[in-house]
Amino acid sequence: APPVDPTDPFGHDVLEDPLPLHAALRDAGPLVHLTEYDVYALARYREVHAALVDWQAFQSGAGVGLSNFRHEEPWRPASLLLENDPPRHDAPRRVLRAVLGPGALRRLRDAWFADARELVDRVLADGDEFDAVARLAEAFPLRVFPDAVGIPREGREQLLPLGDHNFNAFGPPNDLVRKGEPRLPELSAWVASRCRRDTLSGDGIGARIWAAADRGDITAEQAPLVVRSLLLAGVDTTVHGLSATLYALATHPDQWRRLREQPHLARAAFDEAVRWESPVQTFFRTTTTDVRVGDHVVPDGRKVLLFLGAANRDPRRWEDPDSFDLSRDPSGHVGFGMGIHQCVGQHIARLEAEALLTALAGRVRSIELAAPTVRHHNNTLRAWGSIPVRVRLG
Ligand code: HEM
Ligand SMILES: CC(C)Cc1ccc(C(=O)O)cc1
Repeated sequence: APPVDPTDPFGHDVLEDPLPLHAALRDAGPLVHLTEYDVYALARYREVHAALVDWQAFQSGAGVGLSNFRHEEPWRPASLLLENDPPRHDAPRRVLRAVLGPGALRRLRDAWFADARELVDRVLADGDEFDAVARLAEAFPLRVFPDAVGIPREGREQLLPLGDHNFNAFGPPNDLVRKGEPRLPELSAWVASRCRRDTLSGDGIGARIWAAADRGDITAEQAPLVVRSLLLAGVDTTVHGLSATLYALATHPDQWRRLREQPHLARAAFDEAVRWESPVQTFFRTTTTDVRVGDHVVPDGRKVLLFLGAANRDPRRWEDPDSFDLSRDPSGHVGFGMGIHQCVGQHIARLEAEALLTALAGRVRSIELAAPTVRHHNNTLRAWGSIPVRVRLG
């Protein structure tokens, strides 16, 4: 039998600092049995990558959380992309790839760069010390992304608690999930109302999803669920991806200087931060047959927890994995997943990061922590509560 580890990967001590568990799981072997939830764990880059690209043996259709849809009803209607396998996964994926593709990026680029400059100017006008999470990492995505999707301004801040609960719900029914339950009926009704055709502005990404339904690329019943995917997946992820990037740059002054000298490194800085911090830490797959991993076999129908964060710092794959280094080539990291479910919004996320970092690098000579940082615990996300920074202009 494979080595076992009794740690609760969703316990607060691990959510505060997952690195010791990641190292222990990588060192224990290619496959580990987590006895706390009777699931299997993959933590090395080779095995995580192999499972992500082998969608037939490691399916998403039974859910990507601890709950196994073969035995339990999903707590909300299953996602057509995230929680489906081919062939049902294919048409919704084709539609999202199209509406989030090069045309969208070209249409949004100038407006997002201008919005980022305007936001940075406003934040810097208020003083040289501020919380980079609230004022930049949260404020920027909440301003530009819902506009791009085409949802109304009022109430859009609900997207943060909605996403936070959705990401908690991939984990076990622990205190973090219970914390989000009181507001769930209200938030679920709210997000459903944002996905309706008559709520969405006529020129946004949401409207283009409905237009795809008019063409028969997806059905009219599927359209609101595809819009919901954007709203659930597209906010908290970028908030904490940007937070991770700002934290990395504020704690590595040499890397900040390098970015200032070479602003074209903004995208590389974001991808290196996504590798280094892995805002999306874990999610599950379900085996569809007996699957051999190393010297052991995972039986059919079992949940396998993929530790993206551990794989992204696996010394078997990365040189000096714990260092944040803009001269590294981070391509191949699994922070956006890999294979047929690889993040369909990653280019949108990169554009947000490029816009914000370019605006910041244009005005800020140095950035450093002004006070201790505060983490925000979530069952799936490596998330931030606050990152107090002090900047010097120039
Ligand atoms: C730093 C930001 C982001 C990170 C770290 C991230 C991470 C991921 C990961 C790891 C997956 C794979 C899930 C799996 O294999 O089961 C994924 C899928 C997905 N992401 Fe992202 N994401 C980010 C931003 C976005 C944005 C901005 C959008 C929308 C515009 C988005 C929409 C999606 C969707 C719809 C899927 C499901 C794709 C499928 O199953 O075919 N994500 N993301
Ligand atoms: C990292 C992923 C789990 C993010 C995510 C969340 C939700 C959806 C959806 O389609 O609802 C898709 C992707």
